[in-house]
Amino acid sequence: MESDAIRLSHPTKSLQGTVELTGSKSESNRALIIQAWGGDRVEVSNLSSAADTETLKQALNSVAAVRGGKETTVIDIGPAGTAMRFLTAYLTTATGRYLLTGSERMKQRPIGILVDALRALGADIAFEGQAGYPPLAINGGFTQTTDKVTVKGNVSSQYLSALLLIAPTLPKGLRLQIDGELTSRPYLTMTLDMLHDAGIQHSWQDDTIYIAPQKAQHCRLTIEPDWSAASYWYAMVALSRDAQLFLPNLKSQSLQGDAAIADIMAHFGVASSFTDGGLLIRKVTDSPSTEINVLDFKECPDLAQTVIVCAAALRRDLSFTGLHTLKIKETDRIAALQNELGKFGVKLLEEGDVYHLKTGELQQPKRLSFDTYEDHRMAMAFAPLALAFDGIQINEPHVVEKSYPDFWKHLKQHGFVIT
Ligand SMILES: O=C(O)C1=C[C@@H](OP(=O)(O)O)[C@@H](O)[C@H](O)C1
Ligand SMILES: C=C(OP(=O)(O)O)C(=O)O
Repeated sequence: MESDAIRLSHPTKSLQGTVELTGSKSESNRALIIQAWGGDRVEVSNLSSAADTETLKQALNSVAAVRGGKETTVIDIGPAGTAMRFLTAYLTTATGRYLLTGSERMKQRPIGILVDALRALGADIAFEGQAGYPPLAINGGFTQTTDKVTVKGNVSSQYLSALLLIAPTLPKGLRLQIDGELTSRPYLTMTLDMLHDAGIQHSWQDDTIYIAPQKAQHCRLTIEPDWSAASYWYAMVALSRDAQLFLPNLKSQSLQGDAAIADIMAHFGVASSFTDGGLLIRKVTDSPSTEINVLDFKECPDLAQTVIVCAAALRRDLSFTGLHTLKIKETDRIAALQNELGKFGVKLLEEGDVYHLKTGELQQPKRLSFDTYEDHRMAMAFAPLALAFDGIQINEPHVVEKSYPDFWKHLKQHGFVIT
């Protein structure tokens, strides 16, 4: 066994009980930025325990402590993508000099589109390494030259959210024109909805969002549980023998696009019912409908790994679209999926913008050991396979800390044997 690895099995393959999920990392990270400029007026509750949220919180504390000093403050946000993008925009508005860096992978995740947009507004940012990528040298506190900026919409919605999150603090406000197709749209509307909850108005006409300079109103931003985290429990229910799980405080109307997992998993035999206190998910059939052939992940890219691995185990030869952003996330998620699915004989074939899952006969090799590529979602998407196979190994399991630190503890509480 690798030095840092766990073995995972589930003797009964039955899941019952309650899973208390942590707060949404996406909502939490937006709330922290709004609070950073909104001050005491903005209260935040049920913040995520995600390492990415903790990292952003600490970074913002260190910015508050600097108070415009002349020394350069180094901020290392590790693998946290939203923290990198949101802080890039926020630091241009804070006084002080900053060097914003991250993990080796973060230095390969593009940020040029956001930097260009901030520079167009008047911000002072330089690439310290390769042009277009972190680390960034930011000289905060700029004189805004224009309110108009045009940003490509199909690479990462995080660039747009980062700009919108500082828009109310800009002296001229922000007129953000989205160029071309918009990817991950629910994350953009989450940003606008959370700003609205803090009293910030916007208008959105055609391809342009406008936010005037405004102050936050007194508000409490209550973070919902994380739907992306819920997706792994859906996959476990789908692969179980029988299951009924209660996920407190999840609502059908969510700011999170990943609530789409409820509809997707209905095709995999999992029924969802919302009560006042949360969500009940149940395994209802072993032979789910075969009426869908294609699933699109353009609006919910973080669900792709969960669903593709689950479909592989259920031997559903589906096709997938909207996966174009997966190559620039925590790892190249397409390559990672192809490698790891291949370990039990499943292929994910690329044909232009469409990916086809080819399962055939499931092969159970003697030792099924999955690598995680420093990607929390690789670990959590493959873990449910412990219900489909006799036992599996997950390498570098600590990666789950990025968004769901209690993941393994929760699995143990629900009958998984982890050694
Ligand atoms: O704004 C956010 O909170 C996020 C947006 C998405 O990224 P892209 O917009 O880059 O697809 C998503 O994958 C990420 O996990 C979180
Ligand atoms: C892509 C993700 O996060 P980020 O971009 O914030 O690193 C994720 O959580 O799947």
